[in-house]
Amino acid sequence: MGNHLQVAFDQVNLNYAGFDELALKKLTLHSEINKVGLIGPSHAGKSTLLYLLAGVLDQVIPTEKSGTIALDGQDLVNWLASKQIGLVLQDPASQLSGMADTVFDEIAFGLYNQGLEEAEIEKRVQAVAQKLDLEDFLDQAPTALSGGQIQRLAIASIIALKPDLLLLDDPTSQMDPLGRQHFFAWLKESDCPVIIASSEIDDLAEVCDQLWVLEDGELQMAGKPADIFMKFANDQEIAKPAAFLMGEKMGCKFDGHYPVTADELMKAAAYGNHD
Ligand SMILES: Nc1ncnc2c1ncn2[C@@H]1O[C@H](COP(=O)(O)OP(=O)(O)OP(=O)(O)O)[C@@H](O)[C@H]1O
Repeated sequence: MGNHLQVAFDQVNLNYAGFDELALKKLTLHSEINKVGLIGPSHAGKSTLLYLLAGVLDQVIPTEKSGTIALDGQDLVNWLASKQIGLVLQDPASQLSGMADTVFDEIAFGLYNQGLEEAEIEKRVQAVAQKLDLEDFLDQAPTALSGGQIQRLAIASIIALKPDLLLLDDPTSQMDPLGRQHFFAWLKESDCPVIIASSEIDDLAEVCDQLWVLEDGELQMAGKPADIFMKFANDQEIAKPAAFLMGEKMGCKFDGHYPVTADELMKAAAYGNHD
């Protein structure tokens, strides 16, 4: 479902200036993506990869890199010049404009900068506020929001711009369980290509059609969630969805693998094959 994007990484190495150790090592991957979940332990290189794709690294932190990255067949730099990328940072408060008195104005900020008409701005703000449960807060000051609400505001401000690729770095870390549920339900329905780094493994398994596993700067595997979790079944560094662990304990499989979603678990328990 949704729009797809061709990504091609070839032998991408990256280190932060002044640090010898590579944060990304020989990253090579050609894939058509829609919803990608980036997983792996701390310091694996997930944020680095997102920042690299967003084209922000050298603007903020100097790095040395080699290799090539292309999106839809175009070199990343050229692609970024003509397309809109949406990056939501790990610390969402740091990306608010700081100039808006209300949540409405914060979401509208980037739209005013794009020179959109008042009516279009009103329409887009209302639409994203509704998607991310922010309608009741539109007149409030951004500073009055909780951490989870600020995360939703940062996401709303980015998606209002209708990006061609959305990059999300741990976007639900401060949300309460209900906020997180709503967010992932929205993400599942969204048709924008997305790469999301998150430790919410159950939600990623529900939403993503692909997972990329990074460990120590290296891409260990890219593939469907079920294939990934079967491959890393015994790897303690890679968290598994609850459905997978239950299926494993019960010894029941869905379509030849342990279930990775609640729906697959129900089907596996009802009429799946058993170990
Ligand atoms: N600004 C920086 N300067 C130097 N090294 C950095 C910088 N940012 C990250 N690194 C290093 O790059 C490597 C990858 O870090 P990165 O933050 O991309 O990992 P991550 O998988 O996103 O981790 P986490 O899950 O903890 O956010 C780590 O070894 C980290 O110490």
